[in-house]
Amino acid sequence: MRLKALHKRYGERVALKSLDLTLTPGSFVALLGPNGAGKSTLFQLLTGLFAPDAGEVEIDGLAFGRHTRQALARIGVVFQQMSLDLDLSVRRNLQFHAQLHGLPSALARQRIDDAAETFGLTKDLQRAVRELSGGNRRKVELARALLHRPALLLMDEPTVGLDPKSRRDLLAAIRADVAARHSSVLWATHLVEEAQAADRVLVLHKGVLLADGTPAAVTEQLGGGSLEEAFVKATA
Ligand SMILES: Nc1ncnc2c1ncn2[C@@H]1O[C@H](COP(=O)(O)OP(=O)(O)OP(=O)(O)O)[C@@H](O)[C@H]1O
Repeated sequence: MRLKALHKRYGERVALKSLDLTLTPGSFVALLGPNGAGKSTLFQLLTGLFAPDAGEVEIDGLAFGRHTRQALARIGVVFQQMSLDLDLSVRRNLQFHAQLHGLPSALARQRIDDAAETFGLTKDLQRAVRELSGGNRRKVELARALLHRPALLLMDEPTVGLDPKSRRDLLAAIRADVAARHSSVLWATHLVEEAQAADRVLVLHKGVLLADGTPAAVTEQLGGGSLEEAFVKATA
């Protein structure tokens, strides 16, 4: 993913200030920012929900504008709010997504079965999503986001409301995907502990990148101590 001078404002308020950013394949990147930093705005621009005021977005070498549809097809998203159909079974939810992405039905079936096994959801495939726990619903959302094998996975605070074990499982599943497919992941969070586990941390504050590097490097860039202390001080 490559962003060039990406700029977005709402009226007078600048939400993203001419942001330049490149994510290399095979990296798990945490986007750390306090409330109002511009994380959701960035995701809305990356998913084509809003248009930027200026700047360029390129996903897997495909530029928005010239190749928007193909670029969007290479993104997988887990939104902050649960976005599954509660009344449909897990399998139907996943099939629906596979159809949207034009996967042939035999391939879709194979990938759904594989994903269910990976995420420990095989016995839940026929159950309505409504009957699943919050942690398992999240796993279904992640399985769905990966079904079309995206080059870039966007996750907007995906662990909100999950217990520590479910959070750890989710993180491990993402790591496995990054290692196996060399995908890149942009994980928005305001939990410093989660950012600590990433290969690279981006600190966004008031639409500007304050720091960028490994968790240790970012801690240094922000004034040292622990990442949490440095982050809180820098974004106070
Ligand atoms: N639709 C909108 N209209 C006007 N201002 C907005 C709109 N959406 C966001 N903003 C403003 O833009 C800035 C960035 O907001 P954004 O929601 O992108 O931050 P965030 O990092 O996602 O915050 P949070 O962690 O609270 O979700 C904030 O100042 C916010 O008030």
